[in-house]
Amino acid sequence: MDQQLQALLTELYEEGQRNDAQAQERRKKRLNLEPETAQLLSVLVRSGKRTRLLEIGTSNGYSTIWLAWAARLNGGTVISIDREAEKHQLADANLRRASLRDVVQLVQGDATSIVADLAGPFDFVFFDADRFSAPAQLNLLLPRLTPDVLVLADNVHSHPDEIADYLATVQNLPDFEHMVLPVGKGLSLAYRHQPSQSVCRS
Ligand SMILES: C[S@@+](CC[C@H](N)C(=O)[O-])C[C@H]1O[C@@H](n2cnc3c(N)ncnc32)[C@H](O)[C@@H]1O
Repeated sequence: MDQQLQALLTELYEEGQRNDAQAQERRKKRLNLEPETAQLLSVLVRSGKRTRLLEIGTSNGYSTIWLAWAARLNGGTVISIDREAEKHQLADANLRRASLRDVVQLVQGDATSIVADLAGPFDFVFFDADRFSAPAQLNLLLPRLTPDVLVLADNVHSHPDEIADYLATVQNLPDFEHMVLPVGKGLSLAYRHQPSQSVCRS
C-alpha cells in the first residue's frame, strides 16, 4: 500500500475516533474497525485471491477502502451496504479520495432487503452492521456464495449477546469450519472449501 493511501486511512480512523468520542447519537458514530482487523481482512482477500466481496456496514468507508484496495489487486470488486444516507455520502467522498471509487458499488438502504435482491455470487462476505439482522442476511445469501467462501463478522467479544444468534447460525452451517479470532473486537471467521469435483480418468 502506498504512503498516500496509508496516510488517508490513518486520517479517517483518527477522525472517526474523535467523531465517536463526541457524537451523541449512535447512528452518527463512525464505529470503524480497528486497523489490525481491517488489515487482516485485506490480507485474507489478497492471499485468497478473493474477487467478489460483499460488506454489510459501510459507515464512512474506512473498512471499505481496505477491502477495495485488496480487491483491486485481485481484479475484483466490492458491494458495500449502509442504511444511512449521510454515511453513504461520506463513503462516496472517501473512496474518491482513495481513487478506489470505481471498484466499489455503494448501496444505500436496509441490508436485509438489499441482500435479498443481490445476484452474487460472493466469495467474501463481511458482516459489520446490525448483528440482530445478520442471521437472516446470511440465510438469504447462502445460495449466492461461491463453493470456496469466507464469511466474517466483527464484534464477537464486544457484543456477545447481540451476535449470539449469528454465531449459532454460522456454527450450524454444513461444510463450514468456524473460529473466532482474538483480533480487535473479536472476529468470527467461517470458511467453506468445496473443491470442484475431480475428473475420474480410466
Ligand atoms: C460498525 S459500523 C460499520 C463500520 C465500517 N465497517 C468500518 O469499519 O468503517 C455499522 C454500520 O452499519 C450500518 N447499519 C446498521 N444496521 C444496518 C442495516 N440493517 N442495514 C444497513 N446498514 C446498517 C450503520 O449505519 C453503520 O454505519
